Amino acid sequence: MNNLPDPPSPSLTPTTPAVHAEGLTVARGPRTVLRHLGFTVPRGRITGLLGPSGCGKSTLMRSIVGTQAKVTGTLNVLGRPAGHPTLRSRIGYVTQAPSVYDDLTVRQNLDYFAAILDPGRAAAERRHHHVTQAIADVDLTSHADTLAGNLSGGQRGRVSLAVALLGTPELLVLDEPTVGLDPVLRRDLWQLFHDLAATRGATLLVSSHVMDEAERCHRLLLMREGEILADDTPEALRTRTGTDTVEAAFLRLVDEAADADRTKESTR
Ligand SMILES: Nc1ncnc2c1ncn2[C@@H]1O[C@H](COP(=O)(O)OP(=O)(O)OP(=O)(O)O)[C@@H](O)[C@H]1O
Repeated sequence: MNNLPDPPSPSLTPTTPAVHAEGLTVARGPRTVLRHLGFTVPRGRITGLLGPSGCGKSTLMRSIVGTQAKVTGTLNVLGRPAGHPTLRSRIGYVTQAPSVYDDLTVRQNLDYFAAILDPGRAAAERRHHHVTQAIADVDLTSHADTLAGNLSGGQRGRVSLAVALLGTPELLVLDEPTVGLDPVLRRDLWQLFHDLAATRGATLLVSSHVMDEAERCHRLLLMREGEILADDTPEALRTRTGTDTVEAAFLRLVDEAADADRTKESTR
């Protein structure tokens, strides 16, 4: 072991993708749940990760943020291998289950995580500013002094999102952030995602199984049974499949993949 500082991220230019995967395979227990995935997530854009329940979206997100075991193949994130210690402060991750302390208020939750990210008395004013901004970003200013335990499920999810926004991460990995939200809040959150990409240059990887959300993404990764069916823009997907919506495009691709599977089976 040496004590040399980490070299800067190798060749991290604006064109380096935020995520690059090749031959990515992940086993959970005895099962292979992701098989030989190859894809890129461009920087400064919103990439939607879509597919039916159980297809492997959360497993892929866990692999990218470095919390998944039994990952093989190539998986580079912001120019480093996934899970590299220097990536911790550069990635914000929101899981499906909100991780907030019920016995603290919204502001106290944020203060707690801000103190871990940016400790010390000298940083108190900066922390206060970042906490106030993050609460406003997720539209919870009027609930800043409410105990998290007294919030709705959707509001608690937004507290988790505010925590993830605190360190102004370069990459935000959001696992189904709009589940349980009413249409107005869903629209507002998608507006926030677009603002984060446009004004802060953040990269967002957002999973959903609601196909109308796909239309709001710059790019899409469509998944089915541990494989990537398509890696394209919504428009290109609609054009390629001759359909009017991403949902119809997805169904067309699923049918084509099922036909290909049947042909493979019958020629065995
Ligand atoms: N702890 C585990 N041990 C073994 N298999 C698991 C485990 N967690 C998930 N799986 C399996 O891995 C596969 C992918 O699960 P994953 O949670 O990544 O899917 P998902 O697309 O995120 O689903 P959802 O949209 O319902 O959250 C599923 O078939 C699931 O049964």
